[in-house]
Amino acid sequence: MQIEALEINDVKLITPQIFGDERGFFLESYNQKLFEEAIGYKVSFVQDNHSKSGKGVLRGLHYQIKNAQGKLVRVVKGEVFDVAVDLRRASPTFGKWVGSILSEKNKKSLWIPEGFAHGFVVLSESADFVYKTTNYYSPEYERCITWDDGELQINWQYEGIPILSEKDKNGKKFKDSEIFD
Ligand SMILES: Cc1cn([C@H]2C[C@H](O)[C@@H](COP(=O)(O)OP(=O)(O)O[C@H]3O[C@H](C)C(=O)[C@H](O)[C@H]3O)O2)c(=O)[nH]c1=O
Repeated sequence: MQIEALEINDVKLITPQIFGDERGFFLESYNQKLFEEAIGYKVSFVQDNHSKSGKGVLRGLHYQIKNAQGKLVRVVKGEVFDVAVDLRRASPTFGKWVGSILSEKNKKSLWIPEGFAHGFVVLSESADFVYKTTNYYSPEYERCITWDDGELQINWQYEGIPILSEKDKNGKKFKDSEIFD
């Protein structure tokens, strides 16, 4: 397992060791000891999620302002462009975004710590997106930043207008959004 920091240091891209043979492949999608050694602190995941989306669906940018969630995300079918936005006021990368292609093919995972907004857009015909969270779903604390915020200027690597939920069509501008002090 290889764990590397992206341009926002606390966001980590994880490349698993893949054991292929005539049957197919095996990989460890999560190893607590190796993961905690790489990020330098203990985490406990309390919820596993799975969403399936068609091409052009964009889910996000979401975060929970209380009961903030760290997320360990990966794609088991298809391909997405996954984005994390630093909402930590004290961070040197506050207001910056980082993204990575996650796919059935590259088998990579992305660690998005608490304090970030998260979203992804589906680049393949469909994508199965599975992830672990460090806190429970708390809809009362869920916040949404609009995917096309003029200040964040996220390049989603996707041409055209994405397919959004009603909630995501009404996301707040970054400058009007609650952040993490
Ligand atoms: C997130 C979540 C949702 N739900 C229910 C609530 C709704 O009835 C339904 C769909 O929820 P939503 O439209 O918020 O799902 P996404 O748009 O995929 O939301 C997620 O999208 C981005 C990418 C994230 O990082 C978050 O994990 C999460 O906000 O599932 C639950 O029961 N538990 C949950 O943990």
